[in-house]
Amino acid sequence: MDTDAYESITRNTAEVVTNEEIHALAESPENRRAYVGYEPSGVLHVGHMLTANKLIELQSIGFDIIVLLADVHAYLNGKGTFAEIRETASQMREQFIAYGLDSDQTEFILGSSFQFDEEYILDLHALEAETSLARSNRAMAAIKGDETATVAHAVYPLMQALDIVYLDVDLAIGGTEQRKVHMLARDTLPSIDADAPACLHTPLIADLTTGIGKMSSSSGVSISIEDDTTTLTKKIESAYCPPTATPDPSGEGEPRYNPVLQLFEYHVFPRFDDVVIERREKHGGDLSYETYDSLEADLESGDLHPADAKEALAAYLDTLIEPGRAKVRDERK
Ligand SMILES: N[C@@H](Cc1ccc(O)cc1)C(=O)O
Repeated sequence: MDTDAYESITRNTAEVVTNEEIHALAESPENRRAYVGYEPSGVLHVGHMLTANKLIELQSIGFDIIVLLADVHAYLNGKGTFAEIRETASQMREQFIAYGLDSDQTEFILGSSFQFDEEYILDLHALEAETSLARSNRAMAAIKGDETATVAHAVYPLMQALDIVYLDVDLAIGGTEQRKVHMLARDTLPSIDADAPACLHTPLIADLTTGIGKMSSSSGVSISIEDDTTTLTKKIESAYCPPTATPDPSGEGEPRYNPVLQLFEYHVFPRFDDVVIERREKHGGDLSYETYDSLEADLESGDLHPADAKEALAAYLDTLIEPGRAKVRDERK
């Protein structure tokens, strides 16, 4: 077995389904197809970047990568008029490439380019007939936000399941909030004689200022590819960063995580071999880390001060988003 490939696939994941299926993919990763679907939102934010890091990693071990720009899904989820969404979708391709996806090895597909085909619609109706509203609603709960569930929300996860078949995907990737849709896909696709995909879920990053709940552009401070250096630095400076990675029970049942450490673990270390924290000589001079664990250990022991960690984090994130930021700037000219 190729343990390196298995390591690459599973690193920084919250969950894989199933482990046996991932082992099988790791045996021969060449030309396997992995995908993530995104509701186009105009500019990439930290949530897009987290799954994109995984796509970049899988690309480097031979996977074919498909990025679905899910315009119809965004429409069903109330994100604007269809015309607006489609316009936004086309801007995101350039940002993903600037972020690090290989333009020759990534297929960008607009959902509407195949989701109106007769065959797709008929399969969709077959899935609708197989699925209870309750199950569909449960699958959507973590995706749709607080809105009242509509019929469109009930159709959404079934289309997401069907995309996996029509894009001929071996591995479906998404944040943890996608897991119930993927489980629905695994249970329901056999009813139309389609194979269920293996799944991989990336962890959620905690809210930047409180460490509670998830970082989200709609309900708190998020990091986006548009942030200029000053904005980004200010956001990171005001982040919650206790000297520990261990979740602290907040008292209301929701644990508090350290989002600064999470950003190092899931965004910085996967993209840089060495992470250097610059410090003045009188503060002990530069620190250099090859692994996330060693950085975490230094923060916990007090050898690394949260303020120094934050300053370095802001600089690394700035480097990661700069190429995409330049694209956004060009588009607006
Ligand atoms: N559900 C995804 C978007 C998506 C849509 C269709 C898919 O096939 C895959 C993913 C999100 O929450 O953003």
